[in-house]
Amino acid sequence: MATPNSSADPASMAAARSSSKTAPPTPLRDGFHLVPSHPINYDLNLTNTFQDITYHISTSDHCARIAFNRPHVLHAFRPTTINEIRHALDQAQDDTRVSVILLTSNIVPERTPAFCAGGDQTVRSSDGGYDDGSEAVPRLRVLDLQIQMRRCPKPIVAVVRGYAIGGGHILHMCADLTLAGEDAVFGQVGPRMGSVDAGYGSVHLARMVGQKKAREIWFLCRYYSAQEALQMGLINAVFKNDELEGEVGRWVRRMCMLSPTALAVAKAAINADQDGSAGISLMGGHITRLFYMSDEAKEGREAYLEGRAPEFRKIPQSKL
Ligand SMILES: CC(C)(COP(=O)(O)OP(=O)(O)OC[C@H]1O[C@@H](n2cnc3c(N)ncnc32)[C@H](O)[C@@H]1OP(=O)(O)O)[C@@H](O)C(=O)NCCC(=O)NCCSC(=O)CCC(=O)c1ccccc1C(=O)O
Repeated sequence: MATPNSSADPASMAAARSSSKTAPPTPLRDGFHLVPSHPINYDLNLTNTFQDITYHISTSDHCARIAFNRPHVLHAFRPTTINEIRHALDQAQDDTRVSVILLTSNIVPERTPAFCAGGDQTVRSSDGGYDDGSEAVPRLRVLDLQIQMRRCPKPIVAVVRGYAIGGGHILHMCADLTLAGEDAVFGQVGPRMGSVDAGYGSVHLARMVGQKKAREIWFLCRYYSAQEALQMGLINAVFKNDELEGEVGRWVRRMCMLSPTALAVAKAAINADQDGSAGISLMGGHITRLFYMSDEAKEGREAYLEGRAPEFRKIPQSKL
């Protein structure tokens, strides 16, 4: 029996092994149904000086939770919001207590549920970006956040309740996985109000849902239910609203049990297909970091520091 508040879950991983040599094949051998599905307990509040987001960590479930915290505008983002998320994401990426990162929103009873209603139109500048007075020049900082999410080696999960619209919709798409409550609503609105994302918001969308559907989403600016989003491959799963947090816990705990390096490499490989030289460069960086840990690379460094020729032949063969 797994201990509550712990991601240690030998039962679900052990399900892959059986003493029987004749057991019938079944998908249940992945053990996923055995992973505990209680909500994650966040024991560290690192919100600190953040204004527009909250930032928590669960040390038992090895998970960071970054949440939009502007419910009065359905979590529409301004530059401050985006820069705070970038800062929190940096922290989570380098925090060895964290294996999985959630991007979500704080749902409050007095406001319509929303993940994020996109860029805050009250601070949209006529000078090519968004300007809330926190930066010298108006920028589209959200584009930097999208790239940061793609390059982060840890899995990022968007947990969506309510509206995920415009730039908010694109952020859930840039997450590695999206888990939604049954009240989630997805859509692009740029062409209704003089905006467009010609980057991931278009290209990545088309890869996910197909060319025709991506054009429909942008050309008609319709909204889609969580079930419709699931059918078109835009999200991974839909749960009843009151079961969502527990199921998020289950998905997080399963990822925490798996090899973090394997997950990082899988993420980099899937993204490299779309991210061109930048994607290959990230994969190359992963390889170089692993290579630096080898005796062969260490010999090169030691020889340089000792002012001698490297003796690579004493390490018999390449790792490849
Ligand atoms: C989502 C709605 C349909 C929900 O409608 P409803 O439930 O009736 O709620 P409202 O009463 O409309 O909203 C409550 C409250 O929130 C305020 N609000 C909502 N959205 C925004 C917003 N985006 N900006 C500012 N304020 C917002 C609303 O005014 C209300 O305030 P009150 O004071 O209570 O009146 C509906 O809310 C809706 O349609 N919202 C607008 C959606 C929208 O237009 N979003 C912007 C899309 S464009 C974008 O996101 C671009 C972002 C970007 O930076 C970018 C630019 C270029 C390239 C790429 C990107 C990128 O993001 O990648």
